[in-house]
Amino acid sequence: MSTPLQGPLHIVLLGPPASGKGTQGKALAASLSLGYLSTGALLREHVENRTELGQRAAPILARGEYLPDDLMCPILGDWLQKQTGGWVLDGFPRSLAQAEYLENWLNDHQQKLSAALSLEVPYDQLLTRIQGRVECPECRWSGQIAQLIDGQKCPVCGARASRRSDDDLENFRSRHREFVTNTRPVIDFYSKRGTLHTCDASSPQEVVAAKLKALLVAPEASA
Ligand SMILES: Nc1ncnc2c1ncn2[C@@H]1O[C@H](COP(=O)(O)OP(=O)(O)O)[C@@H](O)[C@H]1O
Repeated sequence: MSTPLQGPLHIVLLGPPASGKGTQGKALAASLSLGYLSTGALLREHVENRTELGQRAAPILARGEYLPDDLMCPILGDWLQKQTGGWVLDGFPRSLAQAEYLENWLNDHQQKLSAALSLEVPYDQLLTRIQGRVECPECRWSGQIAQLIDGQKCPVCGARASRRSDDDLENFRSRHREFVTNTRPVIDFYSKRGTLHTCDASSPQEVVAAKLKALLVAPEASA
């Protein structure tokens, strides 16, 4: 018999660039009424609005590198502090130091991580996805060019969507290297704690969404 996870759900999504963290994270959060944070989308908004954080982040994002942990952790802490229910994090933690920060934050607030979901997609498919990926500057919807209305409008809010400036191939390769070096160890970190669930995320997005939901509702089915 399956045992549903108890209490407010606290979920982190892990995976290389273009593995579908944004798409799946938003869908999961909407279907389970959870808060949702994409650290990447948040940073891009800061860059576009030229805030102090945005000005620091811009050259780092342009090089396809990760921001320093001491910059990211307080941003996350501030966001978590404002949440009143469960949440889905897309893009945090990306390093062991960030995973430890989150673990300590949860302990300090008598909370627990429900699940770390790792999305796995073959490298060649990531490359194809990156080349067709577009993002809406208004509502931050992200998807493939083929999904745009009239070839240019966001299917959610109708604003003009475009490719992300960091989605060129060189930048993607750099982000992928960052993932291998810094985020793969985070996957092992959650594996050791028994909270990791891996998911083949190469199928169509509705199929992946159903798989992820099933993992959360019947966690032992993923073992
Ligand atoms: N937790 C984080 N730590 C460090 N840098 C981050 C973090 N989250 C986002 N970023 C920065 O934002 C960029 C874009 O993130 P994201 O939108 O999730 O894209 P993707 O997963 O497709 O690379 C990352 O490459 C990195 O530079």
